[in-house]
Amino acid sequence: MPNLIEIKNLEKSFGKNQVLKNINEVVEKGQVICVIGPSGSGKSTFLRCLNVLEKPTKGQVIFENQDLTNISETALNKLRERMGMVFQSFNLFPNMNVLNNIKLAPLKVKMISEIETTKKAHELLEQVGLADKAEQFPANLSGGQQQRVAIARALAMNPEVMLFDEPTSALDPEMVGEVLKVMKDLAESGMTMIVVTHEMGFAKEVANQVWFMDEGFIQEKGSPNEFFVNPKTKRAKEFLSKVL
Ligand SMILES: Nc1ncnc2c1ncn2[C@@H]1O[C@H](COP(=O)(O)OP(=O)(O)OP(=O)(O)O)[C@@H](O)[C@H]1O
Repeated sequence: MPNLIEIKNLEKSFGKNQVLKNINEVVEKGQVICVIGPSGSGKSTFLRCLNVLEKPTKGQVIFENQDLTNISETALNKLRERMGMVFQSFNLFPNMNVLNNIKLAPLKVKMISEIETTKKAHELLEQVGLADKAEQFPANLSGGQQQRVAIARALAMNPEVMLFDEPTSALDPEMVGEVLKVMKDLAESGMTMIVVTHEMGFAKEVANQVWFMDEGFIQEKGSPNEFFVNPKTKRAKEFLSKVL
């Protein structure tokens, strides 16, 4: 499979706190990568460096043959449209109904006509199981439903890759499953996904690679079978003994 993202010598510091330390990795098209690891190990910072929401202190992120750390703001924004992102908090616009939340970004960049945008938004709502909620406002939806709208909104830009930053961490337990189901379906449809998660069940079942991050490095990576059944490093073993 072709490389979609190349991460070269990536480092990130906040003041004296070096959070990411010389990360070199490749994301191939169609991969579903779950990034797991202890709290504070740098997982979210790593994900945010991939679309340069956090500017790396050093190194390169190559996406579509361009180094995102070294291009104009306009070029970066254009490429960011190709990287959908879903956060822990859903960040929907409260004063817009669900349909308009989904249509907003594609209409802004004039990607396709209003009619086509509306059609696509309805299709996406169908895909995330919310076909009947188009006219609702976010406040009338549950957290799980809002997060599914946020996923549909990210998909509306036809991204090449989807980045998920702990998408179920802010949800009540009974709503986690419905969001993970939508993500699983998306993975099965062939979408390239990088998912920072504490949901080990999801990582086991859906990921084709698990990246174990600890102290700012990807310390270990492998298929879920390799990693969960036979972790190699002491730190991974310790981590798994606490979370499984
Ligand atoms: N904007 C920031 N300014 C300063 N320090 C930050 C900032 N963002 C993250 N950090 C620090 O970077 C380190 C890694 O944080 P990060 O959120 O990436 O970890 P994480 O592995 O995602 O943790 P968790 O699983 O708890 O979400 C922490 O020490 C955190 O305090």
